[in-house]
Amino acid sequence: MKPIALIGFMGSGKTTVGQMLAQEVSKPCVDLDEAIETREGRPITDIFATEGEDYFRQLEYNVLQEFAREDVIVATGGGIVKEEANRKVLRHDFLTVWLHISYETVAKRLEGDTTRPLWQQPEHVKRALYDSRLSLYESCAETIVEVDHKSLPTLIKEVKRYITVI
Ligand SMILES: Nc1ncnc2c1ncn2[C@@H]1O[C@H](COP(=O)(O)OP(=O)(O)OP(=O)(O)O)[C@@H](O)[C@H]1O
Ligand SMILES: O=C(O)C1=C[C@@H](O)[C@@H](O)[C@H](O)C1
Ligand SMILES: [Mg+2]
Repeated sequence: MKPIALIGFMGSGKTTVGQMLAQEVSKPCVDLDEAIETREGRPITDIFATEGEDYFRQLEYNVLQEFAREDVIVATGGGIVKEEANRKVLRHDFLTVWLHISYETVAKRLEGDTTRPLWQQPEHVKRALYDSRLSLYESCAETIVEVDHKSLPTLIKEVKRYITVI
């Protein structure tokens, strides 16, 4: 079976759902943001501030590729779909589940967040980023799970149902 990749906008719950799902199905969960931070020995905010987003995207591509043939659940970063190279790997090597969230729910969840560099921008820029990402997630998604107003156990059940029928 291909590895599972959870994709979706910042705050959609990829890390949270990925960890709980992995426990339920007894597979390791790999969080790409965490893997990058561990390797670089510094937080993503520092990587963006010092080397910039392009450098971060290269690191992200490297770790995505590394887990493309492992039996794992991968929680991707929200911007993984920005690069065509990543989209190709996702489509070809992973079973992808898009955690689809509304902008309003993201805004509630990430109020006061300081750890996501692209969330530290004016409201209209964040909305434009959200809008521009939708078609990119869609272009990689094998299935969509709506996350608004759903508890974690409900979401886990939905994702699990999908991956066990594959
Ligand atoms: N179903 C849910 N209901 C309520 N809160 C949730 C739910 N899922 C996640 N959260 C909360 O939303 C916040 C963001 O979740 P998480 O870090 O898992 O998102 P993410 O998709 O991994 O974001 P990123 O793309 O930035 O890595 C966390 O505070 C988490 O506890
Ligand atoms: O949406 C994005 O571009 C990002 C989301 C986070 O998961 C991190 O990967 C980083 O903050 C960039
Ligand atoms: Mg995450």
